[in-house]
Amino acid sequence: MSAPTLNQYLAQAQVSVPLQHLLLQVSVACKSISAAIGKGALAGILGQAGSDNIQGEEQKKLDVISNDIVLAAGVNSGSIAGLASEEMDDIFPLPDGTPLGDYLMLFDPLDGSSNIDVNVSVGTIFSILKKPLTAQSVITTADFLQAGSQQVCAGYAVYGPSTLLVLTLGNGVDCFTLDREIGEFVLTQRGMTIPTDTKEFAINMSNMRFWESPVRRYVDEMVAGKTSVRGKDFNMRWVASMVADVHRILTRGGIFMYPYDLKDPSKAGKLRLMYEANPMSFIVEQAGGASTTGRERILDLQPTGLHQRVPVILGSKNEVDLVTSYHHE
Ligand SMILES: O=P(O)(O)OC[C@H]1O[C@](O)(COP(=O)(O)O)[C@@H](O)[C@@H]1O
Ligand SMILES: [Mg+2]
Ligand SMILES: [Mg+2]
Repeated sequence: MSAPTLNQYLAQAQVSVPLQHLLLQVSVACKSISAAIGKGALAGILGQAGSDNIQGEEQKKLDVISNDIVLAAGVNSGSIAGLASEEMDDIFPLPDGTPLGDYLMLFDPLDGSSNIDVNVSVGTIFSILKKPLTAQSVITTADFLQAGSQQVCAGYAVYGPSTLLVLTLGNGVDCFTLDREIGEFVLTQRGMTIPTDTKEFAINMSNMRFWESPVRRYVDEMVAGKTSVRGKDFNMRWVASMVADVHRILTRGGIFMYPYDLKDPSKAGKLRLMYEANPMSFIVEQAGGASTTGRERILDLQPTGLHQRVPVILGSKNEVDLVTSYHHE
């Protein structure tokens, strides 16, 4: 029998029909973004949008286009009670007449923005929560501020040589590949697992002088390799698209770090808890890996704001445990 399409997979999965509708709409959004990225300069979608987002980062045209596409997917699903995006200051007001569904979705419409114009892999990340029982008819920001452990689903698309959709419904991690000839995501890997040990690390080394001592010690030991207490040599990779770095780790193991640093001590980290850290941590844990801030499990954090930033250390369990133990010494 041939591998199931996403549609067939969801029909067999133990998920509610509204969640199936939402995920199918998200997959359609990812196909649209993939098509736009594939056209690139031909469609005039490269370059700056001429605006900044709430984090003070310059928006690319593709950040804005992707944001609109994912918002429309959420609204069209009929399953959504609320939407929030890395690219928008506040939660998105659903258009009048939109039926109020049971789910909240938070997303990073285009991850790895600095790679758009240089034709390197970028992606889309999403996190789905249940509307809290205490929610009123008008959804508020507070309804979104749930710990990552409450997620019912998380996923990402990576727009690389192939377009992939990686998904967890809380029961392992499965990977779908977009078959461009039939326009469908087809299941290509069930039960992705991250090896417990690794010889590969990912960190932006240009921030080294700003790191705290536990991260510096951990990376120093890996760089010293066989001549250090580690007794083995390590390799380094840094794509600067979290989706691509995390996907490599899901495929062959590794550790990814965007730790707290003293470059701007007022920022708790670079990556965003609600749009990046929580969904990726859910996926990584479901694949047998670990994810912490260096001090705490990310999925246990009680969010305090939609655009909150956190340090992120995730991937192969033994390595995440080691660097986390250095923070506790
Ligand atoms: O350019 P830096 O500092 O290495 O940061 C790279 C990181 O920033 C990000 O690009 C942030 O994501 P956005 O592109 O969504 O803002 C991550 O994907 C990546 O891991
Ligand atoms: Mg991002
Ligand atoms: Mg982004």
